[in-house]
This record gives sequence, structure tokens and C-alpha cells, in this order.
Amino acid sequence: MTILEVKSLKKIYKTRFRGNQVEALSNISFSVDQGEFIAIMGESGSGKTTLLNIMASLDSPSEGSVLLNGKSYADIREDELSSFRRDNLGFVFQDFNLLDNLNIKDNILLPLVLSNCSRKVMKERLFPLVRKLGIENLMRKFPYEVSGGQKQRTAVARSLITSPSLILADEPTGALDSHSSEELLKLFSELNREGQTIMMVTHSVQAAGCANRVLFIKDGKIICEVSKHSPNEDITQKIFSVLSAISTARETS
Ligand SMILES: Nc1ncnc2c1ncn2[C@@H]1O[C@H](COP(=O)(O)OP(=O)(O)OP(=O)(O)O)[C@@H](O)[C@H]1O
Repeated sequence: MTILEVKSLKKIYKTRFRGNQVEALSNISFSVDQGEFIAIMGESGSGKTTLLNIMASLDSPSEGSVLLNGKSYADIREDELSSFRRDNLGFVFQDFNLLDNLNIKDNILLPLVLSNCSRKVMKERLFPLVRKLGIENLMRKFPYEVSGGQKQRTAVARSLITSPSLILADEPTGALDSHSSEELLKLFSELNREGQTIMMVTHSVQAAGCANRVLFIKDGKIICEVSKHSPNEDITQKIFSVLSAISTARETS
């Protein structure tokens, strides 16, 4: 079942300097099925963050549309966008985006508090989730008292607490040491095996290798994709080959 459809996206940024224009995305189309784990790779400036921001409904395209579970973002009223995002999407960022003045428990519960959820529901959702993520002993600590890996697990718990259709992750391993990165990738793979749909922007081949499908962006266009033909297939070599072809093309152009 398709949950996300991205149709003919174009994004033009107008810069103030002499009215110059930057075409950050041109004619991007793809769809995401329920239960997929997709990585987006591309060189710096290729348009990954622009694409993620549009899929997150944080920015709007110049042309084209995005539909989540059949609902077009263009049909959502401005004052309903933040609750739509909260209910349907989970976010994991490179720098965790936790609130320093809230403890770990309150950071995780924040999306439910903003949705006026009852304490009973909060409790029912929180404990199984933090036990699963191995952070149940950190509930009273503050973000500055826990490790980077624990902060990212907290961010993952916060992203999952609303049971979103889709997790959008922007360089989730970017600020982690190699051990914590591996742990996070294992966690993402496990969540995906249980049915969670994930889209992740990454520069890391190791991270992209955990996805079932990798989309490669160059100059705002999807230039190719690779995918696993069986769940245990190692696609690292395929990813390296595409990255190397992109870099050779850049050097010879
Ligand atoms: N607000 C903006 N105004 C003007 N140009 C922008 C703006 N944001 C991004 N761009 C330009 O759009 C293009 C794509 O940028 P984007 O940030 O999406 O790339 P990226 O692949 O995420 O890069 P990185 O990996 O370095 O984060 C770049 O040329 C960038 O300079």
C-alpha cells in the first residue's frame, strides 16, 4: 500500500541578491509503500534537505504535490499543519532537537502533551516504548546528563510516541560515535522489520546499507536508485558503485 506520493516536485528558491533563482529540485517523483525503509543520498547541495522539508510539510514546493495517505498537503489549512505533522510524521534530526529544560520523559511525551492527550494514554504509550528502546532508567534525567546515543534514542522515542505513518530522519547518525551509530541503525532496522516506514537522509554508506531502497539525488533530480532484492542482501557495494560513478562524472564534467 502506498503511503506517500511525491509528484513532479519542483522547488525554486529566489535569492535576494539581484533576484537570482536556484532550482533546488526539479521534477522529483516517487512513492513510498507502507513498511519501506528508504535512504536518500547525494552530494552537498544536491537538494536532500529541501526534499525532506517538503515531505515534512515544513516548506512548500514551487510546483508539484505531496500526498500522505491520500491527503494532499496543499489541501491542509495553514492552522492545521502543525497538528497534521504531529499526528502523522515522526522526526529524528542529527542534533537530536531535545529541549534542555525538560527531562527525558517530558521530551518524549511532548507531542502527546501538545495534542492534549490524557495522562492515561501517555502512560500506556510511554512505558512499553522506553523499555523497548532501553532508556527506561533515564526518565528523570535531563538531556545534558545522558550520552549522544541515549539522546538519539530519546528522539526516536519522541518520534514514535504518536505512532506516526512515517519517520523522517535527517542524518540521524551524523553526531554519533561509531558504536552509537551502529546501535541506532540496528534500532531503525528492527523498527522497520516491525512495520515502521522510515525515510532517512544520510551521507553514510553504512546507514544507507540498512535501507531497502536508496534514492540518489544530483542537482535536484533523482538520478538512480538501488534496492534490496531480499531482506538480507548487502547493498553496500551497489551504493559505493553509484557514488563512485557520480563522483567520476563530476570530475570529468
Ligand atoms: N533558503 C534557501 N535560499 C536559497 N537557496 C537555497 C536555500 N536552501 C537551499 N538552497 C540551495 O538549494 C540547493 C539545495 O540545497 P539543500 O540544502 O537542499 O541541499 P542538501 O543536499 O541538503 O545539502 P547538504 O548535504 O549540504 O545539507 C543548494 O544549491 C542550496 O544552496
